[in-house]
Amino acid sequence: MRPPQTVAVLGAGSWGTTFAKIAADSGDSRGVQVRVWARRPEAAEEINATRRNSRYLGDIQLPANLQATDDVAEALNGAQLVVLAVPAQTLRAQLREFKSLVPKDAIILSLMKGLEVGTDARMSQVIAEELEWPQDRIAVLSGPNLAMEIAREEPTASVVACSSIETAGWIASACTTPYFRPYTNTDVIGTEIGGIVKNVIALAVGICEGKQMGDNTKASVMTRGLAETTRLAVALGGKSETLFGLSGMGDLIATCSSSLSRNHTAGRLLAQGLTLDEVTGKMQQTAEGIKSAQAVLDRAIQLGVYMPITENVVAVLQGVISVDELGPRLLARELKAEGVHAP
Ligand SMILES: NC(=O)C1=CN([C@@H]2O[C@H](COP(=O)(O)OP(=O)(O)OC[C@H]3O[C@@H](n4cnc5c(N)ncnc54)[C@H](OP(=O)(O)O)[C@@H]3O)[C@@H](O)[C@H]2O)C=CC1
Ligand SMILES: O=C(CO)COP(=O)(O)O
Repeated sequence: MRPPQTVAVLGAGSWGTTFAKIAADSGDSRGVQVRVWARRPEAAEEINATRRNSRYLGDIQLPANLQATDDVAEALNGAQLVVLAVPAQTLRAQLREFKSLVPKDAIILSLMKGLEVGTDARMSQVIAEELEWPQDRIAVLSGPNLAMEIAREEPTASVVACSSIETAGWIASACTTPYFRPYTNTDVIGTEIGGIVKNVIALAVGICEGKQMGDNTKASVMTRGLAETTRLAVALGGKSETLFGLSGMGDLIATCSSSLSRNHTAGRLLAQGLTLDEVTGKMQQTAEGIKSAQAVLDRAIQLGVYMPITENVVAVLQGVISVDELGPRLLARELKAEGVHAP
């Protein structure tokens, strides 16, 4: 199957715009056109007039075969690949609005790393439900993908997951550049869960950092965070090996180590004494872990999966415990064997 000639990206934030650049750079020699939908007309105008999206990507220059529009019908018209990059909690409402405009033969790619509050649904499930799309035409992309680093063309790998390996390969061929290398797999559940839960773990690591704790502490939280992420993914039907790859361990390392991460930043700010409202007000960008944490915990409780770090991050976010109580509560638990699946 020839790679797509027309790509629509819905969402002109940091990752949507950066992925649009990847697709445009990847397809430039094949005459590919990428259209990005921005909900604010001034954001679309700025991209078209200056080749920049300054609010999210500073001075990064966007390629000429990337155009922006505030008209979602124009963005979706004739698109063979439709990429979704809006905040997870807004996806369902937006799909309801745009459904009739999505070309019936399009392949859908989710870039989002959140779990829907209320339904605990993954983004690929929300897409399947709302668009009534077959699984083999819905894919997800996830990995250690801090948008700003990729926008600066710093080499990065990622994973495209789809039940159809052919679909995953088709998407990978549409987003391969000298600075971006997508791998493929068929474990959509494991790939999505890795991206969702690492945001919650990054909140915990950010809190440790904000409290001036050292690298041993952060490595301990990351490693045990990966263990609880893996337990949840496997209980949902994902594969543990996926969690030890780019979309699990890779993304966990990137997000928990980087000051570019919004989730990590949110944790640091909480540790510095800001309230949750102050943190979200200050950041003005999507930190999915803040809302997804409760949905992750709800899912874990339904499935009988033990997720102590997530449980305590939720308690901090809800104001049930203070940031200072997070560490002592985790350390005071009963001793146990180390394995990922140990009870
Ligand atoms: N940034 C990154 O490094 C990465 C992000 N992701 C994931 O990608 C997804 C999108 O994140 P990202 O691009 O970073 O987010 P940003 O916060 O950078 O941008 C969000 C985008 O969605 C728009 N938006 C915000 N609120 C709404 C709403 N209520 N309805 C419709 N559109 C809205 C914003 O428009 P406006 O500008 O008008 O507010 C903006 O275009 C998230 O799930 C995130 O976890 C995944 C990998 C890397
Ligand atoms: O998903 C990301 C990196 O892979 C981005 O993380 P943040 O949303 O925390 O910035």
